Amino acid sequence: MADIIIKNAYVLTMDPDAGDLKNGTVVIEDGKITEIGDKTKESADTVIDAKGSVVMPGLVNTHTHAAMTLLRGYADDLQLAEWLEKQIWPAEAQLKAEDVYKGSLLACLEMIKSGTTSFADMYFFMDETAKAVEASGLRASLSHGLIELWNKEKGEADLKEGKRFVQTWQGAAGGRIKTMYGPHAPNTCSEEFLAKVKEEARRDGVGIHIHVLETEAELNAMKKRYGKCSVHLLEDLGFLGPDVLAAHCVWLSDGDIDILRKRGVNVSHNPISNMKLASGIAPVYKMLEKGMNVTLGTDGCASNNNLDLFEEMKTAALLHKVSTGNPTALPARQVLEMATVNGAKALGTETGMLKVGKKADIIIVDMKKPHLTPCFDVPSHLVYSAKGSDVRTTIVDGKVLMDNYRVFALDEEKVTEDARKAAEELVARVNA
Ligand SMILES: C[C@H]1O[C@@H](n2cnc3c(N)ncnc32)[C@H](O)[C@@H]1O
Ligand SMILES: [Zn+2]
Repeated sequence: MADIIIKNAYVLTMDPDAGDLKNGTVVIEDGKITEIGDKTKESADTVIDAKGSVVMPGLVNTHTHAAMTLLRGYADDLQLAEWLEKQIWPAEAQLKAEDVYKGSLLACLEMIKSGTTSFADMYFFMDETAKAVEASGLRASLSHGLIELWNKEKGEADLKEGKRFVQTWQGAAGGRIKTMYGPHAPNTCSEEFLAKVKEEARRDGVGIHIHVLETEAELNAMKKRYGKCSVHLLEDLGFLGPDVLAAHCVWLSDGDIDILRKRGVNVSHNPISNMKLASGIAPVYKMLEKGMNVTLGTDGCASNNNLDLFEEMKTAALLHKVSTGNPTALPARQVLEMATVNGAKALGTETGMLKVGKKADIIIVDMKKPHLTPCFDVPSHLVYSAKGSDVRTTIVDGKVLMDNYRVFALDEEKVTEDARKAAEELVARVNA
């Protein structure tokens, strides 16, 4: 007997070889998809009737700082350097481990409720984020943020903690947790330090998550310091490869794009954060044209200010149409690919597609809503009309974390209340 059968659904497989099923069934057993078809003879412990809904792969958020839910709306309308140095870093200096646990749990709750099934994170007190991921049932690739700032001792201590984190958590929670190294950015870490991080990541066989050319200020600082931009510095260090997840990549030249493509680097595009901090517009249309693996991320809640990937998909689609003057740029299906297949590829999870043998990270989107009526084209609705709050069911690793808008994995009221209190106390400490 199967574990879960989802029936009567529009099945958006995101599998280029299979296409969609207008009225299909998805069967899940032992955390994996075992059958997709028009009908099934199987019976299951849990049968979900998804009439009037779309079944699709869970969304993948490839760049966030989960615990920053605590700083949601804390410092708006600033540019990156001032925002980080004058507001965010002083606030983070007051963070305690338990704050990160509560903020991360709130993030997990928000993600479950808006259809995100896995995410990549870079922050501090990462044991706490890992515990929150473990408790929530989500899948994640986690890294301890390494911000050397040309302080050798701090760099060494950070790297040691990053390594301890990798060795403690790699493969935990039944394989739902993976780890990465998280050097913050080429303009906050020295080239010697970046080279060391690469060596450690290679030795441990894990990936690297890094911010790259987010702002024009970074580009100028790099040119002044090294006489070359971040991408060329990383290339000359032998740092770049398919194990690298590069967030933002806003200020790329055509030459930089060619280097990133040649090295198979995964890019996390964060349009809302880039727009809010006025960082600029990443050349996503060009990168996709060249066949690069471009994925989507929200960034943290202090620069977004939520974790809704449906909003991110719509924003990405619209931003690159208006910035290229080309309404055919980033059509709905391609944007869905960025948020599912491409994200899964970047994190190296066997997810992102509904296909027999893939891990069962699946969401069900309720289409019986005024703002989703009528429906001529499902991908169009998912990108241009739907919201995260239209997700009614979230399944990760074959476990139902939410069904019919009810979250089983977490106590919603307690998680929300605990985070609200922790955030208020944190800000009180900052202002004391
Ligand atoms: C891991 C570190 O990254 C910081 N952080 C959060 N958002 C951004 C961003 N858009 N760019 C650079 N750093 C950021 C966090 O505030 C933390 O200090
Ligand atoms: Zn970031």
